[in-house]
Amino acid sequence: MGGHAESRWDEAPWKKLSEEELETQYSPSRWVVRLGAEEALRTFSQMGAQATRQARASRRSLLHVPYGQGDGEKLDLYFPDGVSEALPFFVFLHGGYWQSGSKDTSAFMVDPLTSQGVAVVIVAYDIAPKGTLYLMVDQVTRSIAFLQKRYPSNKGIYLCGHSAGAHLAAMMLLANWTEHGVTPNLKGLFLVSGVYDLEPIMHTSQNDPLLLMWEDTQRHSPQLLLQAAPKPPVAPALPTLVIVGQHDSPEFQRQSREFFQVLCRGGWKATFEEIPNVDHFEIIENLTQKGYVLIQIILGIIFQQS
Ligand SMILES: N[C@@H](CC(=O)c1ccccc1NC=O)C(=O)O
Repeated sequence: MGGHAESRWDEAPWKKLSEEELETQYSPSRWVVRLGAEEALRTFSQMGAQATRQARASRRSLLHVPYGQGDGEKLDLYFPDGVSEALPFFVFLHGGYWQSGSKDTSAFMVDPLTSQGVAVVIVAYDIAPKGTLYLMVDQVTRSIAFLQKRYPSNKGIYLCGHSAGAHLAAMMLLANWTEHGVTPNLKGLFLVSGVYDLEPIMHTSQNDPLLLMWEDTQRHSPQLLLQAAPKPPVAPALPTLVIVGQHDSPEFQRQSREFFQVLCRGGWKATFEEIPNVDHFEIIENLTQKGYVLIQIILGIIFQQS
């Protein structure tokens, strides 16, 4: 058997951490040095709300568009100037450990992307305790199938997720699109400060509303699923960028690095970027700014390939 030492369950590095240390490693706000933990979370959601208000006031948009029957199955679209639907679509999945956050506080990147001709889509999904991980993954899958059907002339769907949203985005590498009657024109994946192995989360207070059991963590961890997959289940050419902040916690950095390694070993077209001078929240907050290195990276990928 060709198991890699670092992937053996009994050698997972997080298992050597105390319960208290694990809690700290998986509390991103505690790693913010510019602000206290609570203020960091408040600032993040205030900046997201402000950017969303501004996007809705300044851009042509379609708000609360249903992509399914459920109350929570809505998305917001923000368009560049002009009437063409032959656009690249940048789809964002917010974070918040699958239990907080909303599309109404997550439209950070609308101005810098729409001003360059990219449509931005912010997807809502049913967070816990209403939603289970199984439902959230299904909702995200359906939201992308919906977009492809509604905008068949799109110039590419670029999916980006932050933190828990990066987990949901990564799960799209395993999606069965034939079940949804459409193959989306997915051209890029941006995974920002994500969690790809859910087992450590089960041992923290983040699990209180999630109620993940061991079996759930195995079933919903792209790290484990892709490690076990004999071949990339969908087109391995899909460029996947694994991105982490310099000031993300060591466990978040390890999760990103190890997921990148699994993608490489599986033959995926993956790259890894550490964004300097940003923590878990600044890495997204700065997407409101045109000159931010991550905006430049995103636009570079979108426009080099269309
Ligand atoms: N209670 C968490 C909140 C959190 O992790 C978070 C908040 C907003 C957006 C993303 C987050 N992290 C993962 O999804 C913390 O301690 O930072």
